Amino acid sequence: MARNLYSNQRHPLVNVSKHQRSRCHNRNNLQRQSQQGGFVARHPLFNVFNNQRNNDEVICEKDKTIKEVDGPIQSIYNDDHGNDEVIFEEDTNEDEYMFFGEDSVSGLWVTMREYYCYKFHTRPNIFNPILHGGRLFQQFAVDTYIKIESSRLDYMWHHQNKIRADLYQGLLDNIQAGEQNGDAVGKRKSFPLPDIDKQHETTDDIPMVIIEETSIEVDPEDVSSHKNLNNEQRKAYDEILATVDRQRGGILFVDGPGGTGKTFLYMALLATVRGQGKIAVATATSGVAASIMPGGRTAHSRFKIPLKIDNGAICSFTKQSGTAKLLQSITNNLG
Ligand SMILES: Nc1ncnc2c1ncn2[C@@H]1O[C@H](COP(=O)(O)OP(=O)(O)OP(=O)(O)O)[C@@H](O)[C@H]1O
Repeated sequence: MARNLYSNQRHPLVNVSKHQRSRCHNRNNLQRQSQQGGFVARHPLFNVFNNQRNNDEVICEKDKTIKEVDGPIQSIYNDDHGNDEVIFEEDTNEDEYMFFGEDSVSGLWVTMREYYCYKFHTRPNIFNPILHGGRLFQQFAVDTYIKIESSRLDYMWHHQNKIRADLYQGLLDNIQAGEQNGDAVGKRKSFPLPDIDKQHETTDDIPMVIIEETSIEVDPEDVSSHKNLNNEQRKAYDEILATVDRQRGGILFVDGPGGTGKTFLYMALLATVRGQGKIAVATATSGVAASIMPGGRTAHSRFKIPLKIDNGAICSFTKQSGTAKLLQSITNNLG
């Protein structure tokens, strides 16, 4: 019974047919029970509640009250106004009780959560002692939460089959559909791929990668930064630009301790070359380093370098690819 009382599930507490309903006149009995426990609250909407046989709570609806009792419930009760529409009967088979009225709104069950929601409600002109309990109220609220949560977990623990059945219902539906339409089972359904939009791939036969590189905005501050180069930077700057102007290619290696101005030099070079309308591809071995430079990319990304380098490894782009055309167009590659 306690299991049902605290469960968050709706339970049919008792089955009482119409003809079994009796009009209740046992006012004395209810008063006696009420005296044992005392009045808790009044509310016109409350109409159903359950109870354990030998202790604690009896809820009565039509008299608009909830009453707590200490003793066992022995028989049919009525409200303390003698209202004959309230019925409470014992179901000897289920060993549980039910209260309901003929104008019952919410049906024959309330969940534990609903019950405690009701208890915590503030109602105009009705004093609810629970809400004025201070620390006791806090303790009550915590206890209530624990009860409800325990009940929920308890339900899940004891209803695994039902829960799993719900969870896998979609799977069962599919299996059943397969049984009814067997020829579709195991067959792959192919959806057509969308047409490739080549609009952005090239513009007037100029590869997109070249358009991207030539569209990099040059920061005016970087353009003028070459004026601030120190002697060593200036030396490297002049040497590199002379190599570019000769158009004969070459490999130059700039090195120096951290913070000595290598990146500053690169920025000045990139700005100068790009400012002349030429292509300078900025690459680095790491994404972080590449992100410092305008238009910077990792070398692996830009040149399609395979991650695994072994004998015969080559960059994975063709002669006709945009990357190949970009490399042919490069004036200066900084990396
Ligand atoms: N000629 C310069 N004039 C003014 N500031 C400079 C100059 N050279 C470098 N700096 C400044 O010095 C700082 C370090 O320079 P930078 O980041 O280029 O060094 P780095 O050699 O690239 O460092 P790291 O190797 O750690 O990446 C930056 O704030 C940069 O602006």
